[in-house]
Amino acid sequence: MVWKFGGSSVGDMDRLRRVAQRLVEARRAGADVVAVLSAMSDTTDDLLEMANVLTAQPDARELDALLAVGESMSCALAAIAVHELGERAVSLNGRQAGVLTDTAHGNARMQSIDPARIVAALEQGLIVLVTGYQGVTDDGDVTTLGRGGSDASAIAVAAALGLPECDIWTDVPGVFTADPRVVPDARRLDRLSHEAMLQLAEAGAQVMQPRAVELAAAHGVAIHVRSSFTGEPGTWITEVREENDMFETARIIGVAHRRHDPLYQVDGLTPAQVSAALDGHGLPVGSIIGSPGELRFTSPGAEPQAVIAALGDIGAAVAVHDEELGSVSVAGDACGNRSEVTLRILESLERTGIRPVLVTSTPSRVSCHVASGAVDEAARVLHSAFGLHTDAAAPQPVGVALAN
Ligand SMILES: Nc1ncnc2c1ncn2[C@@H]1O[C@H](COP(=O)(O)OP(=O)(O)O)[C@@H](O)[C@H]1O
Ligand SMILES: N[C@@H](CC(=O)OP(=O)(O)O)C(=O)O
Repeated sequence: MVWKFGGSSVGDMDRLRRVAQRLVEARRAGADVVAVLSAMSDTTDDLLEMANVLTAQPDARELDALLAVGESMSCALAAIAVHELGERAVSLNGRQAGVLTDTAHGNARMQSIDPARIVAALEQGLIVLVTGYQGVTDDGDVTTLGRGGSDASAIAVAAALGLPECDIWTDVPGVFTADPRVVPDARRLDRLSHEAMLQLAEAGAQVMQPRAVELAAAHGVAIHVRSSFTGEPGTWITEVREENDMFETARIIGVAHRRHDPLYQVDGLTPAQVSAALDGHGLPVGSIIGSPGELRFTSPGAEPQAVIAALGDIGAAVAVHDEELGSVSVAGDACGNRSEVTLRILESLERTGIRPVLVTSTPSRVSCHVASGAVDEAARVLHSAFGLHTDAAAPQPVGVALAN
């Protein structure tokens, strides 16, 4: 089995010890245990801040060498905790675990995993602790996989070992119809498809990294998202697509938000030049609007620093739109194709005095950029506007059905 524990699950020494205990119990029950660990809670942010004390633009290679330390620390500590509990364990960093990536420091893509060393350690009966978030280039340089990248590491290790599933242990008991910390009546989903999870994740649902969901879909790995604090069964993300029995109706899965989703402004570039600059750094292109003299664009989920660096590389100065913006999205099958969904979103927000500055839609998502301070309220308003707190799978008045 491959279990991934996020930063919150290994957030302090007690939690780390509890993770070790869980691994030891699984091993004693006869399982081959591989655990992929993230850095302890705020460690990655703390390391980043340390670099930023020295410079606003740290060298990308050295920054990766620094950030990777967090995951190495968790794994070594967990191995020590397992030893103390009387079992054998070994920690493996990205290189030792055979995680080969490209050279895009800060946002590297995995090219292959050679799990030979993991397999050998399992054959010796060891509990194997693998660092999430990090890999190594052909030249032996350390890389990191982008924020939240331990999810992708875990799925990739499970796929490389030929396993059909991977457990993601986190600080909430599964995937909800919205972030349960922001929308108190959000409902936990028992099951959803990779595609549906991807829609939520791309819109900002932090519980799973989008790249990890894509990897899981590509390799047929089912994901079990569950709480490391309670251990109860959580949400299964599987290949099976939900049946949409609502003929020609949209099917709403949930609401996702980003408190910070800036609108950037750049002068004197064409859309293709902006796109090329972002692409060169592996950053997403959201919307691009305006004329070449004065373009505005979004890069959903990208760190502002990374966007500024990407455009800086081609000599362009980027400004962030004067109002601090975030985004809130409604995700679901065919929802972006249905004008009544967009209408319900805009009317509900307007009734609450929230006016989006940018509205974008894809077939599976409608997203609104609103003031950062209004994002949480907007998420609650939209969650309730689509009746997502109820259990009913009945069609809503405008022909919007709920995922269950
Ligand atoms: N739809 C959602 N369902 C569950 N959790 C969500 C959702 N959207 C956002 N979240 C947030 O994701 C958090 C878990 O992700 P993260 O903080 O990256 O965990 P970890 O430390 O385990 O990697 C939860 O605490 C929750 O606030
Ligand atoms: N530590 C890295 C990688 C990661 O995946 O963390 P977490 O699993 O806690 O989201 C980060 O903070 O981005």
